[in-house]
Amino acid sequence: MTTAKPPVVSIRNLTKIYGNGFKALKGVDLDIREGEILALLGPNGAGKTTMISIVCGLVNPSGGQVMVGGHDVVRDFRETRSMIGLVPQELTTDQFETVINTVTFSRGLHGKSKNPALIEQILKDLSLWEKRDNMLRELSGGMKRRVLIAKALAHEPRILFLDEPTAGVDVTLRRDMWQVVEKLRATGVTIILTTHYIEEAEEIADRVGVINAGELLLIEDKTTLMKKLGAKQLRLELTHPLEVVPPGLEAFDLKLVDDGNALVHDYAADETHGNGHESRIAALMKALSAADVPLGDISTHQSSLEDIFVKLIGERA
Ligand SMILES: Nc1ncnc2c1ncn2[C@@H]1O[C@H](COP(=O)(O)OP(=O)(O)OP(=O)(O)O)[C@@H](O)[C@H]1O
Repeated sequence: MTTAKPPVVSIRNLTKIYGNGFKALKGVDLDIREGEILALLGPNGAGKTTMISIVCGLVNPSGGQVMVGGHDVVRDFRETRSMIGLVPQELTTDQFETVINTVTFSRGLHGKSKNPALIEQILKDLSLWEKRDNMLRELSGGMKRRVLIAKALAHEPRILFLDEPTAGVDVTLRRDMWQVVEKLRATGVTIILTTHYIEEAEEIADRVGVINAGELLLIEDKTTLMKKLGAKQLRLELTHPLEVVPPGLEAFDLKLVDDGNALVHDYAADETHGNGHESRIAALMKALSAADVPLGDISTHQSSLEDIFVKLIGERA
């Protein structure tokens, strides 16, 4: 008999009403699986930071419950907080402290014994070793972001939250960051990131959640999501433009685009798995040839997570 592993983070009916009466979370349910990379997408103000802050014990929930590793985040704050690493959007640490002291201190804060070799490794992984004796105020913006990551990793968390980690960072930092993420994933660390960059979620996440206006609209395996909601398009370039779709092709749902220079045919991405799709495309090709359509290049395009996201949020707007 196999028993499913309990979720590492379990969020039930979570609500947050801020002091001014604003409802930032309206009853969110979410289970986060041990070892997964979960990307939370959502427009500005959706409630992503609020949710993360509650899980990390920095903001009090108004209702509902959050369990981390089997402990309640409000009642057992110290236990849950020490399991979590948080990379926030901004650095709030003492600017006159050195890099190495900041990171070493962060480990001590969680009651972990000193481990200079680990701190050295973390600083090296994040290309901060050369800067270890510099004060934070002497660092560039990108290096400060690296310090935030190093701080979050210093106490060897089981769960890592990255709140918009790549907003405004350069290519090198982005690459270093994903290398660190891959290394952590390999050791079984659970990673949750919020992002506006959908291609980022598409690249690295196992599952994708979409939050909008305080509600979790969906949570799905990335590949399933893209299959389910993704649309495909077959595009047929024409060697000379047409004014109308030629007769005999009415059955194929074709549209003339680009001033009559191309024909497109839209279909659902998951249709490609049946024979129906293949025989329909074969029939279409035959009909095109019979109708003497001046065919040039043929290409297909699959909608990205971005197209799916825009469609989903748009439907709710
Ligand atoms: N302390 C606060 N008091 C009142 N309202 C707040 C407070 N903090 C956040 N909010 C509001 O709650 C909503 C959710 O904010 P939150 O920061 O969680 O969103 P987000 O999804 O992280 O957005 P972003 O992508 O812009 O960071 C916003 O409308 C915000 O203005």
